[in-house]
Amino acid sequence: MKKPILGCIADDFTGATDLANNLVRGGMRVVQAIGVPNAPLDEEADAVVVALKSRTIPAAEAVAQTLQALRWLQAQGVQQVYFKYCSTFDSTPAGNIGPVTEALMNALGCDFTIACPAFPDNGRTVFKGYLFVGDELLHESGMRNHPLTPMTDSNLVRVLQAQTKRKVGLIDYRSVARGTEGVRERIAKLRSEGVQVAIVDATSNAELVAVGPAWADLKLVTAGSGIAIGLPQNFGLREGDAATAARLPSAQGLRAIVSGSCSVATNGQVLSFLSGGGAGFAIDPLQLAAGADLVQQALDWAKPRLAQGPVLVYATAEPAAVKAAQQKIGVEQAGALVEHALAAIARGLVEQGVGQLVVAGGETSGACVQALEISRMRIGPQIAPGVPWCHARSPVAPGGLHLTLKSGNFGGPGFFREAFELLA
Ligand SMILES: Nc1ncnc2c1ncn2[C@@H]1O[C@H](COP(=O)(O)OP(=O)(O)O)[C@@H](O)[C@H]1O
Ligand SMILES: O=C(O)[C@@H](O)C(=O)COP(=O)(O)O
Repeated sequence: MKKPILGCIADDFTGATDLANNLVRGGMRVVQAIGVPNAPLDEEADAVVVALKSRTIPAAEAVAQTLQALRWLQAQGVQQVYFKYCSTFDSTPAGNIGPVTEALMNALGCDFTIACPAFPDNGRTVFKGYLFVGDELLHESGMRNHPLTPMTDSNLVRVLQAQTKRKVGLIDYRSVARGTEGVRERIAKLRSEGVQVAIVDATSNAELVAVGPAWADLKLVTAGSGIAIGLPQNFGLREGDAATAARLPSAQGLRAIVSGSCSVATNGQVLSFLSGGGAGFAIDPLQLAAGADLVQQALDWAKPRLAQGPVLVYATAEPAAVKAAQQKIGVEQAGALVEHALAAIARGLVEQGVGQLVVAGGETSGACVQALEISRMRIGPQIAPGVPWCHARSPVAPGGLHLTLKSGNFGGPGFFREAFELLA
């Protein structure tokens, strides 16, 4: 069996499907594993994405899980390693992007790598080391209010330098504009100055494809999903047959949405779904903290409604409500209570016959996928940039489950309805 050439480690589950989606679109056959598999790969693939839930756990634990994933990928024979994090560089001064990058560099004996969250298809661009989300600088975007990783500085050289002892530099837009040669020269210069990790400016897909060959010699790349579109060419692969890559079994079962993201985009999607007449049940973290059995209440509420169309169970709230809950019960406790409840609800909904499930939010997706005991997913058609439908086997859904893990920030206002329309 041909060995996979690219081994990817994603720090959350929505991010993993985002990366897998871009690799598939670039022409790679991709297998996505949930957590580190405990057996060798038993199907042919060009790339394997191991999805971890390591973005916001203590740095030492994130490092340990990542190194375990690395060892498994190395045992499968991969030639290059890709550490995938969020296109909004979600992290804190404690990590986990810096510590995980450092640990991977140490383990791979690698003295230079890149850090490039640019994802132009979703408006994430990097210019002079500053990350933009659409037309706003990162720290002026909704990310400044993220419940777990508020981003308050847009200068990625500074943000990453606070998380690592390795010297951080910049492959700036002038070098990128000169293509692979320009980038190679810049890397040589940075190396001579002792830089070991370089943020990469990029504002378009064309640039990411043009400079892709410059990453061919690196044992490790670290990035959002954007640079994935420039990597398959390094392995002699060309843009994929999207129809073949996207073929999934036909969809069955009832339809539901579980949303724990509090991003601007998800707030808009929840509002649009509800104002369009969709049925919704709100989960309040304060009631959870007071011991209310909202899981059972939500499942009882959903049962008679599922036959009429998709139902939505959501903890999604505006920043003021999130802050108020966090002040009363603590940031971690609020996050954990909500994730735990939504995961139990996702499982309960599937037990009630849901076969098409949309989950909104990275951490939320991690919790739901774990509750559904999913170990592997196939990537299907793209609903919106960075968000494909997937097909998963789960002991809770013996016939298989269509699942989409939506990054909080991705998708337009009509995403929930568009997702189901695409499957129908
Ligand atoms: N109403 C709320 N109050 C406080 N925390 C919340 C609320 N709703 C959701 N959360 C938590 O906020 C976090 C959102 O993160 P995540 O699911 O990764 O979304 P995103 O993809 O937008 O980052 C989760 O830990 C979730 O449990
Ligand atoms: O790169 C991205 O923006 C996404 O793939 C991603 O990582 C999503 O994370 P969440 O916003 O926490 O869902």
